Amino acid sequence: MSEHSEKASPRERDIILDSIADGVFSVNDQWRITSFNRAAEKITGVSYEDAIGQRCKDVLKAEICDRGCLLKKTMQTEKPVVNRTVYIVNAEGRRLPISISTALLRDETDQIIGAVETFRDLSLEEQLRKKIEKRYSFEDIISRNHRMHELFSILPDMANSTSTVLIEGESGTGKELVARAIHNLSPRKSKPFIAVNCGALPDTLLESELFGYKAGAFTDARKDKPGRFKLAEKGTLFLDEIGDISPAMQVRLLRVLQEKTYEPLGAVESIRHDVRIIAATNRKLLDLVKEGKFREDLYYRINIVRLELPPLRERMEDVPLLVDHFLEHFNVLQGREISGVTDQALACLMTYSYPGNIRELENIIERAFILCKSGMIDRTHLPEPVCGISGTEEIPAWDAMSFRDMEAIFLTNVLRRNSWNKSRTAKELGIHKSTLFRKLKALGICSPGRVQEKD
Ligand SMILES: Nc1ncnc2c1ncn2[C@@H]1O[C@H](COP(=O)(O)OP(=O)(O)OP(=O)(O)O)[C@@H](O)[C@H]1O
Repeated sequence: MSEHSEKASPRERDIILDSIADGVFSVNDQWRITSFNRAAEKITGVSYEDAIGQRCKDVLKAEICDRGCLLKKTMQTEKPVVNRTVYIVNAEGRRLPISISTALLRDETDQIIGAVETFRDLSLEEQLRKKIEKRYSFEDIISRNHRMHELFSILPDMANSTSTVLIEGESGTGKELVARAIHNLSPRKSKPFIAVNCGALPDTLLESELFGYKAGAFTDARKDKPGRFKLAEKGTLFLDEIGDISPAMQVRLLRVLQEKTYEPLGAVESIRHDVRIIAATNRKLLDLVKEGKFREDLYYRINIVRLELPPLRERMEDVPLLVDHFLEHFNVLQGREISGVTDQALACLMTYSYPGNIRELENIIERAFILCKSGMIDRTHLPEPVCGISGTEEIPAWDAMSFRDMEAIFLTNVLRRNSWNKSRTAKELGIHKSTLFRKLKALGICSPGRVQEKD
């Protein structure tokens, strides 16, 4: 075969390019498009004829084109960009997520003559991600944990009743979110939801905050001020940190709940209220009762329906979902295009114990948004306690972390949490003990101090 026939002709090259499912186009050193394959036409909605000779930014219309053109970066640094997620606007004006990779184009003398960009449409992945998020969410509460799903199933009934609800759970587990969900699902949803942090206020302030005052009740009281009970009339009053109120305030509240009336400061007459009460505490209220710090009668008055929110460390399967949720949230809020978290970062996030629960995870992602300028959040963008080592150290083995490794980390974490008790671990995971044993064997996980797992 002659040397000439071994090289693909320009027409053959076009056919090859058109057979690729990813969009491919090339630009010259003036950023003018020199080739544009069929998939690129399909994704952008711009025809080959309209694209050729145009500046690439006028065709892709990506936010990143003006902020930091990836092709320019490739030509300047002579380094390719791999799988960067950005948003483009197609010919119909729809915003599409795409994953971009770039490479340099050189002539026979090795001079840079342009660059080539390949891009993949991620809309389907994004739709699927949103579908999964929807499947695992209830109102604004995201979870795939079985205990949380049991809770989701009783929330509508709870919302339809008028009984007082007590929500217990560590700080940041989503108590207010659940209280809002109950309100939004209830017949009271068109009326106000009013939240009061009872732990943050001294008695006298809390009293005027809750019940309001009449003009002249004290020196500075020039006119009547409605309290939160009044503002929440026919709606829901969320009393957060109820375990922190003083004994005197406990007596007062008990009477208000029993008699369904209250008196603003300085008033002579009682006012009837129609307010649904949802109380929350991050302390175990029953323990406070046993210690004599919380009145037993008030406890039973509030504890008609009780919900307990598990801490995040007991539902680590929610971490990837919540990470995606907060990524989306901060991308929208800050007009950013952070495309995800690297495997290394996710491994760190999956092994941290979150004393501050979901709020802490939210803060960790928000902080990472400040440090991560573009692309993916990496472990170097996470605070030190999350990874347990300083951010500059490398963990080479984590670079190639597979799904199997992730599963092993996840299972080890749940086992550790349950002091390596298999029955408790299986129960927490909602799987049969024999399934857990099979998984541990397949992943080669042994209890500390044991060489071989017993079936
Ligand atoms: N399951 C969840 N899905 C999505 N976001 C959540 C979830 N749980 C909590 N959050 C978010 O975490 C943050 C803390 O939640 P929230 O204020 O409801 O917690 P809390 O238990 O009432 O905290 P505290 O005891 O400190 O008052 C909020 O921004 C909330 O939106």
